[in-house]
Amino acid sequence: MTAQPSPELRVSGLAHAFGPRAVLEDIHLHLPAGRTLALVGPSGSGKSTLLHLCAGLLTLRDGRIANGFARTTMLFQQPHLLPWKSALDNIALGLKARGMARGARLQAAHAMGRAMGLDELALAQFPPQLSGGMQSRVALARALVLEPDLLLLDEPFSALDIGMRQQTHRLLLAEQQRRPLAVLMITHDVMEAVALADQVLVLAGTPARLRWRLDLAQPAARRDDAWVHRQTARLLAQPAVRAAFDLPPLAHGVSPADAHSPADPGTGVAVGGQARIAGDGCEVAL
Ligand SMILES: Nc1ncnc2c1ncn2[C@@H]1O[C@H](COP(=O)(O)OP(=O)(O)OP(=O)(O)O)[C@@H](O)[C@H]1O
Repeated sequence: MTAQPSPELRVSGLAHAFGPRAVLEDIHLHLPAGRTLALVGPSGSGKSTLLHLCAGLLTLRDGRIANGFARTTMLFQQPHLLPWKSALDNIALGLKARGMARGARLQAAHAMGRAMGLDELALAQFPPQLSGGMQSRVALARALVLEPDLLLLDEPFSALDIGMRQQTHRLLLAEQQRRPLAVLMITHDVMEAVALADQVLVLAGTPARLRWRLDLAQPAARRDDAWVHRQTARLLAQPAVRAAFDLPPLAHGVSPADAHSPADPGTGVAVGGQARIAGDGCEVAL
C-alpha cells in the first residue's frame, strides 16, 4: 500500500489585479501540513487579497494555487457571530450545516468551546453579552470544531489585548500539537508573526512582491517573549524589511547581530535578490 502524500498549499507565479491596477506579482509560497506561515506587510500591500485568493473567494488572474487540503476554513477579523444564537449554538453552526444531529453537534461544540477556555456561563450567553476576546474564542472554536486541516486567519486577533492575544495563541498552538493543522495567517503585528509562524513572508511594493523570508526552526510552543523580541528586532533590522515598511535605515553601528539568538538564529532570505545574513553564519543567495 502506498502512503498518502501529506497535503500542502502551493502558490506559484501568482499575480492579481483589480481592473487595471496590479496588486500582486510573482508570488510563490508553500505551506505543508502542520506548519504556520505568516504574511506581513504594510497596509494595502495585498495580504488580504492573497488570503482571499487562497480561500477561493476571489478568482485568480494569473499563476496557480494548488490547495491539497481537504478542509479549509477561514477566520475573519470580525467574529461574525449570530447575535440571536448562544455561544454554544454559534460554535455548532458549521456542524449543523454539515447535517450533524443536534445532540452530537452540541456535544462537539461544547468540548471545543471548553478547550478554547469558555466556561459554562459564557457558552450559554449570547454574543452581545460576551467581551471581544470571548467572541474571538467563539469564532475560533466555531472554525476549529470543523476540524479543518488548513486554517486561513485574516487578522482575527487584532482587536484583542496582549494577554488575551497570547492566550489565544496558546490555544491555537495546542490544537496544532494535537493534529497537523496548517495555518496561513496575515497580521499587522510582526511580533505576532514571529511568535507563531514557522515562516514569515514580507510582502511590499506596487504591485506587491515577496521581499523577505524568515524561516524559524524553533518550535512555536518553545518560544518565550525574549526569544520573540530578539527575532523580531533582528527581522526589523534587515534593510529590505525596513524598506518594505518604509522605516528609516538603522543608525550606523546598530547591527541585527545585536538581536542574534544562538539558540535559534532563524534563516532570513531576501526574496528575489542577494541575501547576506549577519550574525548567524548563514548566507543564502537566491
Ligand atoms: N475588491 C477590490 N476592488 C478594488 N481594489 C481592491 C479590492 N480589494 C482590495 N483592493 C485594493 O487592493 C490593494 C490591496 O488590498 P488588500 O486589502 O489586499 O491589502 P492588505 O495588505 O490586506 O491591507 P490592510 O493591511 O490595510 O488590510 C489595496 O490598494 C486595495 O485598495
